[in-house]
Amino acid sequence: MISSSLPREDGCIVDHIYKYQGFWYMEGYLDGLLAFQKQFKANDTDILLASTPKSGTTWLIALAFAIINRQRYCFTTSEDNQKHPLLTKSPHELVPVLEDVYALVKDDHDQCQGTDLVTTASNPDGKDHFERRMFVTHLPYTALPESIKDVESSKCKIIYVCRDPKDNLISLWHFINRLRPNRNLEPISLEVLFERYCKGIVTYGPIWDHVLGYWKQSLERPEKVCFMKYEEMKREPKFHLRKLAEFMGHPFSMEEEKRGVVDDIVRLCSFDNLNELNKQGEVVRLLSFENMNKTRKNLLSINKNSWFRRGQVGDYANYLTPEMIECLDKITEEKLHGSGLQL
Ligand SMILES: Nc1ncnc2c1ncn2[C@@H]1O[C@H](COP(=O)(O)OS(=O)(=O)O)[C@@H](OP(=O)(O)O)[C@H]1O
Repeated sequence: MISSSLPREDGCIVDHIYKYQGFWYMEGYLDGLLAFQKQFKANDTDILLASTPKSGTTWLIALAFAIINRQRYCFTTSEDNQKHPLLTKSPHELVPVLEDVYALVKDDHDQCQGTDLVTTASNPDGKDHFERRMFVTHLPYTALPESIKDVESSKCKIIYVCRDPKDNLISLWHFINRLRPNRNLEPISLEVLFERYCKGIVTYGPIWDHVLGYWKQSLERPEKVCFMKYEEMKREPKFHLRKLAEFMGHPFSMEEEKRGVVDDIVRLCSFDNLNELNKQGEVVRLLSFENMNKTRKNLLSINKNSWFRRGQVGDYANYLTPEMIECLDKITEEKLHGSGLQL
């Protein structure tokens, strides 16, 4: 385990998080990260959906899944079409998180195991579920394997979504407090999380560095990295759906436009619809291992409805004091200064 030599802080929903190469990670994912960096072989057709937690990941997964699989599934339940997986499954059950997958690799030299796990994870029910391999990650750009980043060897595409840090913090705070009771922990106060967030000490933080990593790549290689903002997606969902489809190489045809496919996908993936569809059920996630040979897992059950709360822009105003708002805006301004990016 590499964690023993790294800076360590309280993890909010895990015992500890560790700072590695500038970012904070949950323990269970650290060894997985090394295996992932060494072993992952990207295919040219792969799509990687990237974000910091609580920035619109769930929405992005649903939209991207609906785009690439739209010939295969219809959007409403009808007898002559296969039922759309989003009508019965959480978006998080349809697209694997790469850190989750690689955390299960027992030995970071065991190439076969990593490859097998990725193949299984991208085809969950063994029925050739996906049109293309698609993965989710919260890893910062710098931590991605060369096989994904290298333009010469891989044409795989990355779609990144980010969000106003103020709403991101509030969303994170609610999410953490929904999960803490599952681990017999008291709720964490907004004041405490605010302090940590500003210092960058949250899982995958500092979020500004995370966002900037992908932003710079999207400027340098727009054909490889598509940079999206939650707020802009909320404002113009159809425009951004078309942009996504175009970027992924699956643009909507005139005929599809006429048939209202764009509207159908926006509706299927809307907050209200997914929120209604995901009222019940759980998804189990790995938190860490209890022993060195990774046979005893420390798991966390996440209610599917934990990924849906309000889905609005500006909800932070209901929670943050004017001083907190000013402080966060100042950090954001300083961090992003000169980058051309505004959040
Ligand atoms: N379909 C759709 N449309 C718009 N907004 C949505 C959607 N699905 C989830 N959400 C809102 O996104 C927030 C959760 O962020 P993530 O999906 O990134 O969470 S996670 O990282 O996957 O755990 C969380 O935001 P808040 O409501 O502000 O907490 C969710 O409500």
